Amino acid sequence: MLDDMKRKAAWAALEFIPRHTVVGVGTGSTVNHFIDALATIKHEIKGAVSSSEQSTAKLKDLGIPVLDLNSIDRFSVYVDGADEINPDKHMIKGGGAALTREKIVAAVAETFICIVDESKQVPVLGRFPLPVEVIPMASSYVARELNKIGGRAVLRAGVTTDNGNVILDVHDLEIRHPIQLEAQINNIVGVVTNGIFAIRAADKVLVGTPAGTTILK
Ligand SMILES: O=C[C@H](O)[C@H](O)[C@H](O)COP(=O)(O)O
Repeated sequence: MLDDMKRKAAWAALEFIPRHTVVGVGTGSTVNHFIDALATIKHEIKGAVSSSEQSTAKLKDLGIPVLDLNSIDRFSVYVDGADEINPDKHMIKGGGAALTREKIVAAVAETFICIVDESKQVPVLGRFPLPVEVIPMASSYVARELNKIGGRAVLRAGVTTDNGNVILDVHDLEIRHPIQLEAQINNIVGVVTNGIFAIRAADKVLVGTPAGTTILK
């Protein structure tokens, strides 16, 4: 059921992909459906910029050229999932440990289209533990600093990011001021980035439901 809602949201995104341009591609199970959809118009796009090794592998398997982000000044649309999204289109991301590259690729896009199933919609962010990517030698220090701001940081066992770093998942946060908290956590020395996407929120949200897809602009 959830997977069906993810698929609906992902395929609905095709309508918003301008032809003959580069497409930004996120990471995760919802995005995997989007990549399947994108493959059906692969001859009508210039290629993709990818936010993870996982998405890169799937894009290439389906014959979609993957371009180096450094070779592109700007592109129009980035499509990605989320672990949680609030009514202001602020998100928590990074459940799949891809948050840093996702934030980088999103920064270069003109428009961020978020594709989610309806279970991801929340009034206040924080029920999903907040992922924070950290330089390995700083993980204990950063965990202590995160605990000071009211969270409970837990090292994600056995996970190394595509950038060679570790993930701390911060439990028990009630994120009432996402923009401020995103900046505050990014200021802790040793943090590469955190999974709050609020300074740069989504522009459009496609929500898969049992009845179809709802568009939030
Ligand atoms: O690191 C992973 C990404 O932020 C994903 O976009 C997020 O975890 C949502 O993934 P899924 O579509 O599998 O629920």
